Amino acid sequence: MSIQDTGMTASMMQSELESAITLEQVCKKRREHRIGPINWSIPRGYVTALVGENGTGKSTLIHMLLRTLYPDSGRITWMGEACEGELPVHLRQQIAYVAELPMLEENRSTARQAAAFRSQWYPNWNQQRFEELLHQLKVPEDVRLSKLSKGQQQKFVFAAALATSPKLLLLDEPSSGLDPFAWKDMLSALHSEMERGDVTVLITTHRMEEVKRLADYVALMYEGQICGMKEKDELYQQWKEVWLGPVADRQLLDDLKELPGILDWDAKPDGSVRVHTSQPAELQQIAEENDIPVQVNGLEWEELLSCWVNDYRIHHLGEAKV
Ligand SMILES: Nc1ncnc2c1ncn2[C@@H]1O[C@H](COP(=O)(O)OP(=O)(O)OP(=O)(O)O)[C@@H](O)[C@H]1O
Repeated sequence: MSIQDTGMTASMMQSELESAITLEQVCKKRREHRIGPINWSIPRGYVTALVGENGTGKSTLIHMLLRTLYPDSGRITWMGEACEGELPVHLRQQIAYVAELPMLEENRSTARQAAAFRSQWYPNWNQQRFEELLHQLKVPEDVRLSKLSKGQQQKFVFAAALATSPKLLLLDEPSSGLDPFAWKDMLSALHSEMERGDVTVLITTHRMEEVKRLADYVALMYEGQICGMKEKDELYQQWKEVWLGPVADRQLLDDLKELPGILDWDAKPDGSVRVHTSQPAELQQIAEENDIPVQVNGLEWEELLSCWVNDYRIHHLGEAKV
């Protein structure tokens, strides 16, 4: 299911979202790096992309969700259930995980043997789906996993993850190491998976094309904190680039700079200004009233994410505007 298909607005969705996983005041210290406190609900039945700089804590967070790492404090609930210690089997059987670098315990087995072993563990194992995916991704079934390339191993892990018919799919940079053809196959397999119904996907990625093609929601992590979560189309509309000028009137420029919503104000030597703002309409209107040339443009994903980080730094960390 995708939000676009539901015909609901983002604000309606936000208030009615059911949670697959909830984190309350979750903290973890890793060497000098502190993650949290994190308060966040991962919406059930949607794809949420978790994005953020290297080293900000995305993988650590996923490991806490898998319980391969325990928080120092705080509480996590999975499908409404909290647990102490390891995840209970019935929850573990509903969760599939694909890591950035596959570490296969079954290295000495072939894909076929490893699948036979895993199928005993997962009551909803779908052998037909597994074989179709292996075939589509061109992974040999009868070669030891240790003899496969890293990309082929990654494809095996991905196929095996989907074959478990998970309720919750945790993907940590799953496309690193995949060739462009396999990447497209992975996206289409994930789209089909979402059509299956009640599946929640959390994916960490640095590939904006992946966010664009897959995500319903985008969550931003910065310096160990979740800065917020936005519906993808809402994020796309949130900030715009405005080109003004050239503007000769210094007083007018100073007044414009103080308008609400402005994040970046980049004055050029020729008197023109490039602005990132969440409220382009007001800026545009005043510019037009004063006969100042003005142009409003959409932003690329990378620029939108930098705006989001800047907005967070200004409004939550109290940093000065640039
Ligand atoms: N095994 C570990 N032991 C101690 N500290 C670690 C370990 N793994 C990661 N860290 C530290 O935890 C912090 C968060 O790392 P993490 O791998 O979660 O970041 P990330 O957001 O997933 O980064 P990337 O985008 O590069 O994958 C970093 O400061 C890192 O140095």
